[in-house]
Amino acid sequence: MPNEPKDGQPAPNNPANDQPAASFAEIRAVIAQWAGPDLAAGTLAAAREGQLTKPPGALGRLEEIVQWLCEWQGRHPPRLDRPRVAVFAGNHGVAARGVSAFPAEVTKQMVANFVAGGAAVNQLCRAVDAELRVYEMALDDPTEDFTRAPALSEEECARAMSYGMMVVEPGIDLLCLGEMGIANTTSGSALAAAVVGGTGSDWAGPGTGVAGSALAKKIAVIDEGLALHRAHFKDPLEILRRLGGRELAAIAGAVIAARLARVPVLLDGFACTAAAAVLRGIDPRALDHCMVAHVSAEPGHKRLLEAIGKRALVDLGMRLGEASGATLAIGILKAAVACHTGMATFAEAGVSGKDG
Ligand SMILES: O=C(O)c1ccc[n+]([C@@H]2O[C@H](COP(=O)([O-])O)[C@@H](O)[C@H]2O)c1
Ligand SMILES: Cc1cc2nc[nH]c2cc1C
Repeated sequence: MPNEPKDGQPAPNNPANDQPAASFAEIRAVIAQWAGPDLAAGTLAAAREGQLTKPPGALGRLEEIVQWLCEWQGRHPPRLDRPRVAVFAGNHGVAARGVSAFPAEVTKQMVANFVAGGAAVNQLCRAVDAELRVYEMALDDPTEDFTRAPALSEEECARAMSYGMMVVEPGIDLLCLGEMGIANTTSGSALAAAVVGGTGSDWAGPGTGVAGSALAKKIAVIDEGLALHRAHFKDPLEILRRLGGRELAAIAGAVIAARLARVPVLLDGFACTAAAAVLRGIDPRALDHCMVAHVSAEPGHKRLLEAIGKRALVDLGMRLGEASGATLAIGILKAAVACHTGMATFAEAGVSGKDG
């Protein structure tokens, strides 16, 4: 069984190729049928919120979080007993163009670090009591360099999306998505440009730390990819396969599966959000069951959030990836649920309401 955790640690696996592939047509058909929010559960949340011992709205976005959890879990009260953190790892052919400050082998080395429990995300999972799964996706078989050819074939992309769908297992009540992939801020920038518009210079940033002539090179590489694939930008899944990567396609698949299973999603940083944003081209409401946990210091992330109408929960200047921001935000969601479920009402506490 792939993905079985050992002693609470993530287990790697080498999937990507043994997963039955849904076709793009099947993926589109699933999206066409998915459900909207459970407004009745949201109404129950709002009714209780109004009775709790606080001025109306005084818990700010904690109240919004509870409402959102109820609507997308389809239940009141909301539950956060089993949050899952999924980190997908993939390698990118475009890394060979020198667009990252780190060599491509770091992707695999970091997966080993996740498994050994030594990465930031391991500590964050422990801090918020979340389970971590790491999904290693054919790391010895990088995608094509998107300046020369589509990064993935349709079959490879659909397979990676199907693989990502597997992370949504029965019993989980929140899904935090993140990625590990050297050069994937180049892919993320290209995806964002294809989805939102603009050029390499609008979207490229330092990623792991490129600057100066290396950043100029990264911008040029993104522009080359955009020029090569532009004729296909009308089709969101074509954008994903041409400019994305396995871990990014898996994130898009996981977002779809979570919607179907009524599991709310926390998105992490720039490349993660760019991968999910592709789905808005199929359904403008595709990310309604997703919150963006944090705004990354990667400058394209802020721009992308503005373009897709999402406000991140926190801004801590992080730019790590590996689901670190999403995992951190589990603590905020737990705090929101604790207030909603644990606070006394005005009647229970004998506190006068605002009208006496
Ligand atoms: O999450 C972000 O916004 C973020 C910003 C900068 C870098 N990263 C991480 O760094 C890697 C990509 O950076 P780069 O420079 O190799 O494109 C990848 O493993 C990401 O998880 C992540
Ligand atoms: C060391 C390192 C750790 C990471 N975690 C997520 N992306 C990363 C990129 C690098 C380079």
